[in-house]
Amino acid sequence: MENGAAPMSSSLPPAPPQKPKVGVAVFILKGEKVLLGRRLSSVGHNTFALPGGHLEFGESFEECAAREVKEETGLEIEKTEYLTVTNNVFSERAKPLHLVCIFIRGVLADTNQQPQNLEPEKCDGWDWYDWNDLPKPLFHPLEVLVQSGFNPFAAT
Ligand SMILES: Nc1nc2c([nH]c(=O)n2[C@H]2C[C@H](O)[C@@H](COP(=O)(O)OP(=O)(O)OP(=O)(O)O)O2)c(=O)[nH]1
Ligand SMILES: [Mg+2]
Repeated sequence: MENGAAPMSSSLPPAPPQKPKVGVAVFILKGEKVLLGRRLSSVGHNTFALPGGHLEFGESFEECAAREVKEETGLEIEKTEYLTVTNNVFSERAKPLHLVCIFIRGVLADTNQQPQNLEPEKCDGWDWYDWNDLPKPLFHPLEVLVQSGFNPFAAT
């Protein structure tokens, strides 16, 4: 062949190379509790995770955190702060996935607000869980972070 490339076995165009995705996950701190919901999405199905989603073009981490929390739970948060970042490669999946997750914390703008399940196709429902008694199983990236001893209440 002219360019030395192996002949294609089908006439389909080659799949574009996969790229890492940037996620933002939010610890909403209320007393000694955090808000978690059981995921219904294919990634981490049935595991407990923080509210969050993917960073949109041009957005700050804090803006993304407030937007995703509002879209998924209806809650207004404030005092959003960057906490840490994790790098997660899910190589076992049929379609491998690489997620960079930015963890943010925030508090309720009005402590009387109650979470609503505004994306029921993605989450089974939201509830507050004591930091010392988290539900199982946690979403893998969150589990790894918790197992490392990370504490969103103590982080400075
Ligand atoms: N929501 C959430 N996402 C997390 C956590 N840990 C973690 O690595 N992520 C990653 C996985 C995803 O790549 C990304 C956002 O996750 P998501 O699956 O909730 O995304 P989404 O459908 O709500 O968002 P979008 O695509 O509509 O923007 O962040 C977590 O505890 N909660
Ligand atoms: Mg989400």
